[in-house]
Amino acid sequence: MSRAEPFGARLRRAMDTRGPLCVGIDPHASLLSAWGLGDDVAGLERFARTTVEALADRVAVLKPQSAFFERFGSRGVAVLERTVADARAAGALVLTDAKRGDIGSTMAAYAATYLDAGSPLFSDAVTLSPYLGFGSLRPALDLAAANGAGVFVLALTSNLEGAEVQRATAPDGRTLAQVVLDHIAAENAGAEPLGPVGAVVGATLGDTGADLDVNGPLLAPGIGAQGATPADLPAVFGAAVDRVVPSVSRGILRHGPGKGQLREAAERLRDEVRAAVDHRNEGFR
Ligand SMILES: O=C(O)c1cc(=O)[nH]c(=O)n1[C@@H]1O[C@H](COP(=O)(O)O)[C@@H](O)[C@H]1O
Repeated sequence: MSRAEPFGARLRRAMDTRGPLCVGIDPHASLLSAWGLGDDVAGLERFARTTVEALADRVAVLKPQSAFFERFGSRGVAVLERTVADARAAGALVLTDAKRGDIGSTMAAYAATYLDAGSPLFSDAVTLSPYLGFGSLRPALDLAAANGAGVFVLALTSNLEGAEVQRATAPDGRTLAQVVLDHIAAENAGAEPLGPVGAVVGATLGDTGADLDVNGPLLAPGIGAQGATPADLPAVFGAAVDRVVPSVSRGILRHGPGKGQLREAAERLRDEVRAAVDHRNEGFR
């Protein structure tokens, strides 16, 4: 059996050729309405299809937010399946945002859902919550590696409520977020150019004081609707900024339903990210 190319290598190439940007596909009811679509499965399907047709051939990563599909039940999940497959076929890496986390044996079923190459929802990567203990994620870590896929593990989330858990102190004095980041770094040790285990760190947070040197990608949501801008990235990520994939949903989607406008918004933002990241990197080269 031929082994799939590792996710870290595929993501690094996508970021280098297409630019470091992840666009979220979050079909909020308010966006469906703003696009002149019904808050129903047909509206959901049109929204997702338009976004994929506009962006999947040029943006490095697309991130469908599973919740907005699941709320329509099985027909919504069927739209998610097509969205994932169509976006991958058009050349984007697909990160399904499901934020799964459970005890190990149930985690194995979630892993099979998103990370088994034969599954209808097979994605290049999936978001996971480590707050049932990092070790509970083991089935997903192993299946991702076996299939050339990746995972993005929540470390320091963009929402203010996250701090009460993530910044709490472990018995050894580290924050819980740092414990998670250190586990991620251990998983990625020795991998080149990037390991398959990413960390999620909000672009809204300013200097986190955390060690973000995890040898993996750093997904940075929070730009746009949550108030952060590309110019904030260097202060949050420091020397790790060249591994950052900023993730933006409403900040791009509000420019639809025109595909040209969606493309222009994504390309403008990608260029802003490149400028912010390149400027900061001058001192590190
Ligand atoms: O994992 C995520 O993508 C995520 C992590 C986080 O810390 N904060 C966060 O906002 N997200 C997701 O990123 C998207 C943000 O959407 P916008 O605020 O519209 O750009 C949503 O799908 C969130 O669920």
